Amino acid sequence: MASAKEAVRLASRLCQEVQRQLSAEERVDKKDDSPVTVADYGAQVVVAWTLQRADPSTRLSMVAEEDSTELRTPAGRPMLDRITALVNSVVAAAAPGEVLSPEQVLDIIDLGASQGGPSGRHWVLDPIDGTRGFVGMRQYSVCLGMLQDGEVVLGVLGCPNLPQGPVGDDDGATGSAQRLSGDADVGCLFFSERGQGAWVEPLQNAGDAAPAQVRVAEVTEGAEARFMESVESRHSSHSINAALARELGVVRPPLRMDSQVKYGLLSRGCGTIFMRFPPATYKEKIWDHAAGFVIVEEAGGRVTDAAGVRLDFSKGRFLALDRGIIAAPPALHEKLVAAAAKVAPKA
Ligand SMILES: Nc1ncnc2c1ncn2[C@@H]1O[C@H](COP(=O)(O)O)[C@@H](OP(=O)(O)O)[C@H]1O
Ligand SMILES: [Mg+2]
Ligand SMILES: [Mg+2]
Ligand SMILES: [Mg+2]
Repeated sequence: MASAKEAVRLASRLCQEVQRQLSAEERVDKKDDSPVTVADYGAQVVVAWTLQRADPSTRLSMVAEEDSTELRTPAGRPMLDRITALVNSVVAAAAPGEVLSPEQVLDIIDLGASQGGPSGRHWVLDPIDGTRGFVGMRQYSVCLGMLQDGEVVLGVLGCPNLPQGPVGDDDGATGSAQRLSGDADVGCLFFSERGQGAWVEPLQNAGDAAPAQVRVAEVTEGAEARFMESVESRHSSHSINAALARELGVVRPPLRMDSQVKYGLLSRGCGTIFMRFPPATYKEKIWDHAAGFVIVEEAGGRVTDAAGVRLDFSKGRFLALDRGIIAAPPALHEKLVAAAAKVAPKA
């Protein structure tokens, strides 16, 4: 756990540095039309490097989002050089004297090409979840999980722009990053090991405050619930979520946040429901959910597909899901699954 937390802390620091000085050249659009920045690659390298260094005798098996294909082309070279410089600024602080070459950076990125599966130990990494939020100066998170024989047994979520205290309806909006980042009470690190509960501490300056155990809210009625969803409606249908919320009698407006910060907020009772209904053709990836999944379960919540079946991370890089994802405290979760059967039935 110590090296996983250290890895996420270091990667989060790199991301914060980049978000502060983000420029258009540092972003490319991938084949699926989603953006990727120097910070996505850089954070992936920093996490893999930190974990491999903590356990040099075993070759790391990691299921991670990014790969080096674009960076190995001539057009990708300037971006590779920028990533290498960024990574070395973090590496120099953690291991004085050590310097990575661009070729080493490429090879470390490709440590993330594991297929995962039902046996053995595999790290699961989303170096920046919510890249659209990251470039839009909103919320994002660095998400690291670990699979042991197909079960998520550890999760760490670094949330650099998330307030440690109450979260307002506009804390996920465009520009929230400028407003929030740098404040001493902003930046959260959620972590959990299976069977050990879920915890949160400040992302930076750990040691200033002891970790606090978190629990999902004890809410049983929709009227008291606050539901969370993606900012991007192309990632998750706002209208299905609104219909389900109506069915449950939810009155508060949705809290829109990018990334797995939504799982973190659910685990600490700041939001009560998280729903995600992607387009029917979209296949969810395990790195978008692994860390948040174990944190919410260990905080007493349930995370399932729309039919109420617990998420299964043992099937490789993707999740096989019925319609979407519903996460909530048990009593509300049961009501939401019933509402989904009515409002968003299986096609
Ligand atoms: N068309 C789509 N439908 C559903 N999810 C999508 C999508 N395109 C991208 N995503 C995923 O949605 C994630 C962000 O979720 P959220 O909306 O909760 O912030 C992205 O993670 P990355 O930002 O790591 O690529 C990406 O994996
Ligand atoms: Mg992405
Ligand atoms: Mg993601
Ligand atoms: Mg990502």
